[in-house]
Amino acid sequence: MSQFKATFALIRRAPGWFALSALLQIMRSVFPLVPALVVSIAFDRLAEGSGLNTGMWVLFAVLIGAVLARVASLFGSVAVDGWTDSTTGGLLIRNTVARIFRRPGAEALPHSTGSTVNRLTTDSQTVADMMVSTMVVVGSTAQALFALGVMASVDVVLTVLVVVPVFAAGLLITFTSTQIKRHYARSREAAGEVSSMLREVFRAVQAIKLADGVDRVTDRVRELSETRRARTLKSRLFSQVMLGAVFNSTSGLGAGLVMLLAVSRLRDGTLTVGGIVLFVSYLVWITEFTTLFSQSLAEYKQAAVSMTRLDEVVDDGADLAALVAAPTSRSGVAAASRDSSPVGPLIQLSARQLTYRHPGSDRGIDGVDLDVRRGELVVVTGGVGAGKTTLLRVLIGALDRDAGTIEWNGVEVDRPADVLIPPRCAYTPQVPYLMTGSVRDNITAGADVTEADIERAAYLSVLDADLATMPDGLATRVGPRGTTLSGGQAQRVAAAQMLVRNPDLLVFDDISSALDVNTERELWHRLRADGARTCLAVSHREIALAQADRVMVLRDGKLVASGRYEDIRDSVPELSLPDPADLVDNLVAGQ
Ligand SMILES: Nc1ncnc2c1ncn2[C@@H]1O[C@H](COP(=O)(O)OP(=O)(O)OP(=O)(O)O)[C@@H](O)[C@H]1O
Repeated sequence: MSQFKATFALIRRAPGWFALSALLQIMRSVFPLVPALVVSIAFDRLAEGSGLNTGMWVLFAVLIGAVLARVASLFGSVAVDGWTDSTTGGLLIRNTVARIFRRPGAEALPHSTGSTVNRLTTDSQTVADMMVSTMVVVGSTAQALFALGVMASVDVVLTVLVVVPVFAAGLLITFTSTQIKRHYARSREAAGEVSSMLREVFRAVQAIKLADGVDRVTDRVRELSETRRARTLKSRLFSQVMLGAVFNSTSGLGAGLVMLLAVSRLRDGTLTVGGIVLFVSYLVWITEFTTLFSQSLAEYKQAAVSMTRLDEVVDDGADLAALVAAPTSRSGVAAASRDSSPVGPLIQLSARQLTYRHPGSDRGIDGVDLDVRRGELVVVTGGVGAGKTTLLRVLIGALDRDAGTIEWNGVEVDRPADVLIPPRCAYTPQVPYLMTGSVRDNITAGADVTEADIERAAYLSVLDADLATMPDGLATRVGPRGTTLSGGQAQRVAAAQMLVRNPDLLVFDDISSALDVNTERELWHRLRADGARTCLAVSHREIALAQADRVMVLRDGKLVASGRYEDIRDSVPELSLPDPADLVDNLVAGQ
């Protein structure tokens, strides 16, 4: 989709509002032309010696009316501009975020987080600004046409002279559009690099201090900031100062020429005093229009760069049409998800020959079969790097499988990321991500649940005892990334978040890594006592393995054994050695 079509699509999503915006802009631009027209008529009447008499009051009333109408349209247009600005920026951000959510969760975005955030904020604002200034130019163009029409009725040749700088502006912008875009793209790129670097610095403050790298990092930030400053200056100098100066002097030159000619015409009687008054005052507006028009054209070119930058946030092959599309649902993704899902509570989840290779490596999983029936606890185990996390992430669609099939109740699931989500399935990763907010906010995560649901989820995830010791219980604040909680607490808050939605299938990744043996034992005990809970979990602990209906052992990405723990324990090396973590935990627990 071209930039023109994308801009038009942005207007088409709310034609009524944009028509109102155009009308208000036209009113606010055209009404200021009325006073000069009134004064010109008054001058001509005086010059003719006919006097003003009763007409004076009519002209005065017209003047007051024009001023009031302008003030009213000015207020209206400012309000509508605010709407255009916020809804345009909001739509671009929303569509881009929806596209991010539509891709496999674990796949990295093509650009750093800092650059992505910078694109979402600044580039969406550039496009929103362009939409507002386009509407301003619509009003300004109507003003210019009105002024030129009146001027042409007075003197055609002078009017043509007035128009020349406007065409010059258009031509100059067209010829320099490549440079405008290039300078702007380079300045945006530099701004993105500064944001990325700052984000990295904030994430690694401790590590930088420990490595005695504060000076080096500061120098690098300074260097990137300097590049950003130089490029932004160049872009602004080019698109605003240089082009502005050219247009202003061209318009000024044109205005001077028009005035010289006008004076000579006044002398030979072909132009009246009223005509001169009109030309002088309208020239100011035409000059302003030329500057506005040229700036707006430059902004339009810059917005092309910003649209492309926003489109490139996600490398899903979609084009500008996806960026400017009208949203179809609250999140822009949920509706599609629900439509494609097989219905019915879980009876059996099966996967056959699941295969995934991590990009640029030969590691992953290879031809793994898996079955989880309603009410079962299936535990995946294996050595470090055996492929356990990869298996779970491929299953829930966080990684796009290279081969294999997944079936929910015998119905093939093409896009598991759209189907294996609450209320069917919920997942707790090895290192959970908690948001800034209260423990309650993190457990509910926006779900419409009751207090009893929250308490039950906290009990099942063995968080109840911790909550009792926290200063504000469920209202206790969790810092950025959940850093005020211990690893085990964070993992249990994430588990409670999963449980509060009461999904059919609970998927836990490596619950043993952050829980001591007693807590893990209690967790499995409570979950198993809670009825037909279906769980797929990664664990190394005997307490989980021994309770499992089936243990799956992975080695180098392949399934090497599957069955009840007591049946396969002696023949599988991964199961015969005691887990060192268990030994330490048991020692600490005095067992
Ligand atoms: N993003 C990645 N890129 C390349 N290789 C990866 C990536 N993630 C994992 N791997 C490799 O794939 C293999 C399986 O990793 P995975 O995390 O699934 O193992 P795991 O059994 O969960 O390990 P652990 O018990 O340490 O969590 C490992 O060899 C790992 O190094």
